[in-house]
Amino acid sequence: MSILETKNLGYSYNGKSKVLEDISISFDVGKMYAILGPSGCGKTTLLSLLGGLDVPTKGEVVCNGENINKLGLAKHRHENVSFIFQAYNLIDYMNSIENVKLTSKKAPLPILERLGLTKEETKRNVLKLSGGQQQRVAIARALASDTAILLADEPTGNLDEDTAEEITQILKESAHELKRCVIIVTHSGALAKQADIVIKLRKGKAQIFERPEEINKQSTSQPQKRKNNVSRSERR
Ligand SMILES: Nc1ncnc2c1ncn2[C@@H]1O[C@H](COP(=O)(O)OP(=O)(O)OP(=O)(O)O)[C@@H](O)[C@H]1O
Repeated sequence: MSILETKNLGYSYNGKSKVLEDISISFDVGKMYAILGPSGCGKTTLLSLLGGLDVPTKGEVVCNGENINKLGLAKHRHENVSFIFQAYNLIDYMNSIENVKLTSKKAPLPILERLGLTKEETKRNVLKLSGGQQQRVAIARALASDTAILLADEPTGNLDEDTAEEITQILKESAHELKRCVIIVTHSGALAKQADIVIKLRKGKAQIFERPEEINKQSTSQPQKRKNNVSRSERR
């Protein structure tokens, strides 16, 4: 069973023109998804609906077989989902270690150091870190949490090429080795190339591109039959 699904999902802000129309996608654990599309096409909107930050105007979001509205959006956010926001959303009177401790009982220092922060930087108030360093703290906070779903909005947007590549590999590991469902909104072609599944949004619709060669390497089980109502399996 997919951990997360959208069923005929639609959304419009203030009842005006539709941002999303009839989107049905299944998301599995153990896979990294990249959501691509032109600016303003609804990528962040889709991520917000998946994370229970907003309610669809049509259709539903289902997590572990249950409509997240019925489950309770706050419960869904608390139990199932970690976010890496575009604006980081760090607690600005705390240092990095304290920010990571908010979501996890795991020791924060190894995770922060793995993401390239020095011991001294982890003790500094987050507002005294550079934009890229703050972004890495936000990523560490999400990685340290135990939720099965990780939603990330442009997680490599503020990083140099090498750091972006490193973060991409850490997110991929989180999907493949820790068996999380990692869903990333990105404009980065390099990140998208590393994803197992690419979802392209355009004019409110989604197109799915699978990478069967990557998926087969990770799993010896039979490939799952997709239930999406969108065009499928186009090797890039
Ligand atoms: N609160 C809001 N009220 C009204 N319209 C909104 C609101 N938030 C977003 N929109 C509009 O909805 C559309 C989709 O926005 P969204 O942020 O989901 O796009 P996006 O694909 O993530 O864009 P980008 O790549 O530029 O970040 C845009 O046209 C945007 O202007």
